[in-house]
Amino acid sequence: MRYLFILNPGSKGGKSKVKFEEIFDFLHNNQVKFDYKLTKTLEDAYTFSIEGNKNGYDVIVAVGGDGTINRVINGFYDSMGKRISNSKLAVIHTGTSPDFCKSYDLPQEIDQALSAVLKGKSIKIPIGKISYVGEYDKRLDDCPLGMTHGNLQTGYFACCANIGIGASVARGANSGIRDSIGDFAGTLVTLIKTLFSYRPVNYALCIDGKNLVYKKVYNIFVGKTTYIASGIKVKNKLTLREHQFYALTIKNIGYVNWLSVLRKLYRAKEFANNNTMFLQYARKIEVYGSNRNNELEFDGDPRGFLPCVIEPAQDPLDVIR
Ligand SMILES: Nc1ncnc2c1ncn2[C@@H]1O[C@H](COP(=O)(O)OP(=O)(O)OP(=O)(O)O)[C@@H](O)[C@H]1O
Repeated sequence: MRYLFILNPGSKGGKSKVKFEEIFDFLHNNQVKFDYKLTKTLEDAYTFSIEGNKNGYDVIVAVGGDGTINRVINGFYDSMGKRISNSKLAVIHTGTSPDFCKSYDLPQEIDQALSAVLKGKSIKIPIGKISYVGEYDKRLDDCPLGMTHGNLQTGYFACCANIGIGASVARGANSGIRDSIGDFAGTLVTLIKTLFSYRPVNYALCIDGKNLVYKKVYNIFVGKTTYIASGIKVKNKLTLREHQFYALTIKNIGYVNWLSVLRKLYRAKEFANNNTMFLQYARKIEVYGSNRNNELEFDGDPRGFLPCVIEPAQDPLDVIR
């Protein structure tokens, strides 16, 4: 077996480095031959993953947080949603909030995760494909994504994409506050601060071919799994093998019902659809361009702009569990 470890020494605010010794010791003690690459930026994780896939590694191991894991996943796919190799993904979480591991029930302890790598048993997980633009383009306001747009980008996500407040919250939460006051508190404080200054917008969407307008929207979670980020959860009925998404729209919230919405999200409580929280399921979700609140985020980092199209990638990912 050929293993490539892609390690991000900057995850968990730079504290993940100390875990690397433990990983290397385990591998040496078990006489495992492996190659490794240390990232300097998150984009390195993507580039190293593409190289690893092309160079025929059997297992590519992402070592870092959810941002690192996401970039490594992206390196498994071409722009059409097809896998570029037969490599398997493994994960050793050394980041801040292990939402990917919780979502797919992967071991979070380093020795257990490494034992799973050596056993090599994998599951297939369907991955979300998101097409979007890299920079805001005024000409696309109120328009769907033209697949020939000059700045068209394609990305992949395993947990959730967010349209609305998500990008601002992720940027704030990733700016260091989680390292100083903790993951849960840092994200919650950022979320509440962002909510105070956020002005909701109307989004035009096309969901499985049906055109809709959702008014006064704060966020649309388009997800596959329950765990979104740092304690935020979306209770849904999808199994991990489904090629569908849930779309949870949070809209029309005022000071009175913020608390109830936040409580439902943090406690993963089931709810009946109402004027503020609307959950539906779909295979293809398009959100049109908007002149405000047009940034989007997926798997925990701000990544681009509306309009976007979200659909399943053609090939599932093999993940070691
Ligand atoms: N050498 C480096 N290589 C890659 N990213 C780095 C490096 N140094 C600092 N970073 C920063 O690390 C962060 C990404 O870390 P990652 O998402 O993997 O972990 P995390 O944020 O601690 O955990 P989680 O996403 O699970 O909450 C990015 O903000 C990135 O800019």
